Amino acid sequence: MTAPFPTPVTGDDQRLLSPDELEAALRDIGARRYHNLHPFHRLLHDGKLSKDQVRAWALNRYYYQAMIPVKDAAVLARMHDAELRRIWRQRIVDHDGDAPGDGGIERWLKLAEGVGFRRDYVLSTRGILSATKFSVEAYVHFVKEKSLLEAIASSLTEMFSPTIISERVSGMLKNYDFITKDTLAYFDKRLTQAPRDADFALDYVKQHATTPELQRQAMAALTFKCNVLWTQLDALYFAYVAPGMVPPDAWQPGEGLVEETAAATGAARGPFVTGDVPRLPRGVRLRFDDVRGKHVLLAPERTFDLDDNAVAVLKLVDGQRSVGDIAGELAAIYAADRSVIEADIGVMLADLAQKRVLER
Ligand SMILES: O=C(O)c1cc(C(=O)O)c2c(n1)C(=O)C(=O)c1cc(C(=O)O)[nH]c1-2
Repeated sequence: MTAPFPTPVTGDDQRLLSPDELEAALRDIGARRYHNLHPFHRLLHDGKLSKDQVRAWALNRYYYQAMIPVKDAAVLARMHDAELRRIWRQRIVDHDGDAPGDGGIERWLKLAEGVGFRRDYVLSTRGILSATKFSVEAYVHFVKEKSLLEAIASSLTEMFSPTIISERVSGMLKNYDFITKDTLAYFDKRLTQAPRDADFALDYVKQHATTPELQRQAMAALTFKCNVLWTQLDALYFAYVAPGMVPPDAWQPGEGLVEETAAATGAARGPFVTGDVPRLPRGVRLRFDDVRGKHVLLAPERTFDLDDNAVAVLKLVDGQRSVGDIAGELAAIYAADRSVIEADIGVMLADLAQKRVLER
């Protein structure tokens, strides 16, 4: 049977590298191909993404987290040496925990909940991009089908993760007001787990890749794994940044979120009343669209058409004026009954809040 992951062939002239040369060659692969270089990560860490784009990242990455122990169980199943299994099984414990409510998967769920998702929605994996699933599953198949050396070498991306994790945590805490230290608690433990795991895997690969061919296989495995990580970010970028083509069955902003989101933005509280102060949420703007020749509300990945009444009201929404103030100004402009206007705009603003383009 043809292996689904044939190892690329090179010339026979490749010489045997010393263990340190091999390590340098592996590090060089990371320096050129690790996912810290991907534009999506740059946007994420620099605070350039909307809350919904950060949500898309958290949701999709859950699939990777959930499958890592499945991958490690597949690696474990190939190990004939009890000593090796004793070390490797710690990875499964790290992700699954020793008891319910413990472990890395649980901490990732907390991260997803921290950005607004319902736990059951995340657990269902509905809405996760197919490309994410394909990529993660390719990793699981790879470790099942290739040699143990290649399976272990493919985990070596973790050599490079502590740097990106530190950069991510500090960048996200600094740049997003909806991210807290608690939300990112997942990464605390990784800062010690990843170097421990990577050191072990690197020693193993340096000891066991004893021919030019085995060394080439180890490098190809690491390259493959860099591509597993890279393609997940390609998929996120394509669907949620540019061109912003969300596949029909994938997560759409607003889906799978806890009710509090609606409550926090005031959407669940019915019509806006006199003392409510409406404001546009971060990332939402009133803009004149030259092509359509009218005003629209621009939200991340969405544009809302507005009728003339909505435009007149939204021009007065500045986070300072109350509904009563706005009704008063419009009543003066249009010489109309203030209480009638106030009731109308209370309903209209509540409708926009329901669509998450307005808050109180
Ligand atoms: O945050 C990151 O950028 C990042 C990268 C990687 C990686 O390089 O594969 C892992 C993780 N995180 C991680 O949290 C994790 O549990 C993990 C397991 C593995 C693996 O290949 O077995 N990689 C990674």
